[in-house]
Amino acid sequence: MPIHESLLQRLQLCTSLPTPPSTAVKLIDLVNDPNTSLIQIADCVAFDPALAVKMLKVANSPLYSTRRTATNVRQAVNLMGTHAAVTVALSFSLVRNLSGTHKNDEELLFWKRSILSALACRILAGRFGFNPDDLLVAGLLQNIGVLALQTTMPDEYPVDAMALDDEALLEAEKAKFGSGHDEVGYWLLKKWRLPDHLALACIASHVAPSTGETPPSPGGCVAVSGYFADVFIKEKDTGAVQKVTNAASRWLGMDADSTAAVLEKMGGSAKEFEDLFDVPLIAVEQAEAIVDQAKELVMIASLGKLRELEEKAQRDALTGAHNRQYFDEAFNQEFAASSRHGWPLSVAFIDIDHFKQVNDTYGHAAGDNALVTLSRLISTQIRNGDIFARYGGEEFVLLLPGMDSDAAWIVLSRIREVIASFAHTFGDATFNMTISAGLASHKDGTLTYVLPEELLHAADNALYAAKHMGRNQIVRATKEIRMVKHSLPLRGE
Ligand SMILES: Nc1nc2c(ncn2[C@@H]2O[C@H](COP(=O)(O)OP(=O)(O)OP(=O)(O)O)[C@@H](O)[C@H]2O)c(=O)[nH]1
Repeated sequence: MPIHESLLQRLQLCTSLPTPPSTAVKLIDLVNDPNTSLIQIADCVAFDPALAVKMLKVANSPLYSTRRTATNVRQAVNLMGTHAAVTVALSFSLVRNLSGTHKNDEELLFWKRSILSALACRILAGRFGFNPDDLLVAGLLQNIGVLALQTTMPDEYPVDAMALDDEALLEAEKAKFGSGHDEVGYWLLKKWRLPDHLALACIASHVAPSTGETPPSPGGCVAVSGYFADVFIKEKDTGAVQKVTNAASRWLGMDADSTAAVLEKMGGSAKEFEDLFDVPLIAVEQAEAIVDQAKELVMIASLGKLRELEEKAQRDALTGAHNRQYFDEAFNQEFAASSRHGWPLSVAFIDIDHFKQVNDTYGHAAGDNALVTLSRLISTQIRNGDIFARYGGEEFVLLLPGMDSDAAWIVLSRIREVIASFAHTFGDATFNMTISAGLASHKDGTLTYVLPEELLHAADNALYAAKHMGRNQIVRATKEIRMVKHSLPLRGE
C-alpha cells in the first residue's frame, strides 16, 4: 500500500517525526533477531535505569503473575521469557520517550488512548489465545500514523481528530492527504524496522471485516481495542459503550456480556497500567460508572435477544411471514373482538396457481425463491395491523381486522395484480405466477358467523370456487359457498 507521493515527500522531509529512542532501536534489533538471548535483553535493559525499574515492576505485577519475585533485571527478564521481555521493554521505551515531552493536552490524550488500547488488546489477546505482548505493542502503536501526520502537518490536520471515529478520520485524511494514518503508521514503523507482525497492526486493524462470520484475529482485537479505549476517553460520548459493543460483535463475534466483562477488567487493571506507563488514565469513579453502564447494556441486549427470539418463534423460517400457530391465535382473538364489538373482520386464503408446475419446471429451489418473493410482495401491500401468515405449503392467509368485504376486496385485487405482473427470475429462468384468493368477512352487514372456524371454512370454500372458476381471481364467500363441503377435486387437479 504505497503512500501518496507528495505526502511521502513531506513525511521524509519532516525533521520532527516521532523517532524511537536509542534503547528502543537496540530492542528492535533484538526483536528482529530470532536468536536473541535473555542475556542480551537484560544487558540492553540494564543500560537504561528507568527502563530497568519498570521491567522489574512489570515482572512482579499480576500481569506476569508467578510465585517467584524478581529482584534484579536478569531475573525479571528470565521470569517473563525472551519474547515478552523484549516486546514489553520496547513498549515502555517507546511510550516513555515519545510521550515524555508531553507538548500539549492533545498528545497526552493520544498516549492515554494508546495505553488504554494496549490494555484492551492484552485482555482480548488472553480471551482469544493470541500473544498478549505482541498485541500490547500493536495496540500501543496502531495509531502512531496520527501522531506522524499531526507532527508533519499541524495546521492542516483535522483539529478534532480524537473526536472522530476511526473510519471518519481515515476518510478525512485520505481526502486531504491522499493516504490515511493506517498507511502512514505502517510506513513509519517499517522505517523503524519493526517486524511486520507488529507493524501490520496499523493496517489490519483499520480494515473492517466484510462479514460477521470472520473468525477473531489479532488485527480485529487491535481494531476493537480503540473502541474500548474510547469508552474511558470520550466520557461525554454516551454512545461509546454501544459503539464498542457493536464493534466487538462485528470484528470479534463477542456478545454484550463478554464486552462488559472486558470493560470491567480494564477498569480493574487501569491503575496498574497507569503506574507502569506513568500516564494518568482513569479515575476510580469513572471506571465504576463505565462498568455500571456496560452492565445496563447487557441487560438491554438480553431483553432485545428475548424479543428477537419471540419474534422468530412467530415466523415461518422460509418466507418470514407469520406462522400458522401465530395466525391461529391472532385469528381467534380478532374473531372474538369482532363478534363482541361488531367490528368488521375479513380473512382471505391466498393460494399460488399451478405451483407444482413451477417446482417441476424450474426446480424446488426456484419454487422456494418464488415463495419468498411472493411473501415480500404481499407484505408491501398491507398495513401494520394486518396479519399475513403462511398457512402451509404454497397456501397463505391474510387477516384484515376492521376491514369489511369491499375494502378487503380492494386490497386483494391489488395483491393479485402485483403478483401477476411480477417477473420472477431464478438462474436463467424467468416466469410469472398468479394467485387465487377466497375472501370471507364477518360483521360487515352481510354474512355473520358464530364460530371462527366457520369464517375460515367459508374463506377456504371461496378459494376452492376461485380455483374452479379458472384461477387468477378472487371470490367472495356467499351464502351458497359458505356452507359447501370440500367435495370437488379442484386444487392441484
Ligand atoms: N418449492 C416449494 N414447493 C412447495 C413448498 N410447499 C409446498 N410446495 C409445493 O406446492 C405444490 C402444490 O401443489 P398442488 O397442491 O398440486 O397445487 P398447485 O400446483 O399449486 O395447483 P393449484 O393450487 O390447483 O393451482 C406441490 O408441488 C408442493 O410440493 C415449499 O415450501 N417449497
